[in-house]
Amino acid sequence: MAQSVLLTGAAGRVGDAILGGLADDHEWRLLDRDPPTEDYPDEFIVADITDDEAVRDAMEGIDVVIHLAGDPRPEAPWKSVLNNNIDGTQTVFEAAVDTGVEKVVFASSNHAVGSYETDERTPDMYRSDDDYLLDGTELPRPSNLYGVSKAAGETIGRYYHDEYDLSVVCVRIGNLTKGHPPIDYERGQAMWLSYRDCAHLFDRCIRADYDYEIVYGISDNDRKYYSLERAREVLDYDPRDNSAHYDGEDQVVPER
Ligand SMILES: NC(=O)C1=CN([C@@H]2O[C@H](COP(=O)(O)OP(=O)(O)OC[C@H]3O[C@@H](n4cnc5c(N)ncnc54)[C@H](O)[C@@H]3O)[C@@H](O)[C@H]2O)C=CC1
Ligand SMILES: O=C1O[C@H](COP(=O)(O)O)[C@@H](O)[C@H](O)[C@H]1O
Repeated sequence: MAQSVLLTGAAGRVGDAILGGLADDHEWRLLDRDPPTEDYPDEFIVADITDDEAVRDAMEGIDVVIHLAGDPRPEAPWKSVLNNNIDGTQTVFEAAVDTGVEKVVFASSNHAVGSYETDERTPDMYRSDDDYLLDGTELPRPSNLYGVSKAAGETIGRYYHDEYDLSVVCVRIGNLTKGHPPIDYERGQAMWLSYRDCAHLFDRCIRADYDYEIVYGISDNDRKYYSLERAREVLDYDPRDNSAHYDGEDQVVPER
């Protein structure tokens, strides 16, 4: 069944992947602080996610919020992640509870757990013959202040789930690139998320039933060091892409 979905950060890369795959599948309301530079068929609200009144208004009649808006730079300074990623995320969760939203899907990041990639484990853990696997039950170990802000967002979600019974899924997104996996970048190939799998994963987050979950958002890469088990089990995520099927920009193994 189609749901009414508010997509924050809609004008960005992840928003592009989601709308590219799911434009006709749900009733979308889009929000971004930057005015649209292209034509969107859906309602587009220009607002900052730290503006609580604007965010609450944007959630009227909404079933599900996909919260992408924020500073995505691993090197982002504290001031920016504090404002956009932590304060903004708390504003989004608070408004969701106030307006009766059922589910919030939070765009977390691989950088919330980046410090598991120690000198001793790398680069072996990026390779398919290594069995090191994070499964989402481990504590955050951020590798930068951006990762700290994503770990904070996951905890904010936990609070709003436990205290207000909001359904929350935090997706620790890997490395989204269009068309093919990153080239000459083992870490990026291990955590590649294709556009097609990204759209499918967020569709499952919209449709599935859950309480509070942390899942990894990557394609079914041979190299992976993030488990897909929880995403498969709880969300019925069934990724179709695999970075090992690419030789540079070319797909050398046909898709299934
Ligand atoms: N692209 C990737 O591979 C990954 C992305 N993520 C997360 O996914 C989310 C989306 O990332 P991308 O699409 O790559 O970034 P992006 O920079 O392409 O898009 C982010 C969008 O959010 C908007 N935005 C930023 N701050 C805002 C604010 N205060 N109020 C309203 N809108 C605001 C920007 O205008 C932009 O359109 C981010 O939260 C990022 O941390 C996490 C892991 C990997
Ligand atoms: O969280 C994010 O992670 C991806 C991958 O990280 P990288 O350090 O391997 O590039 C990054 O591209 C994206 O901008 C960021 O939001």
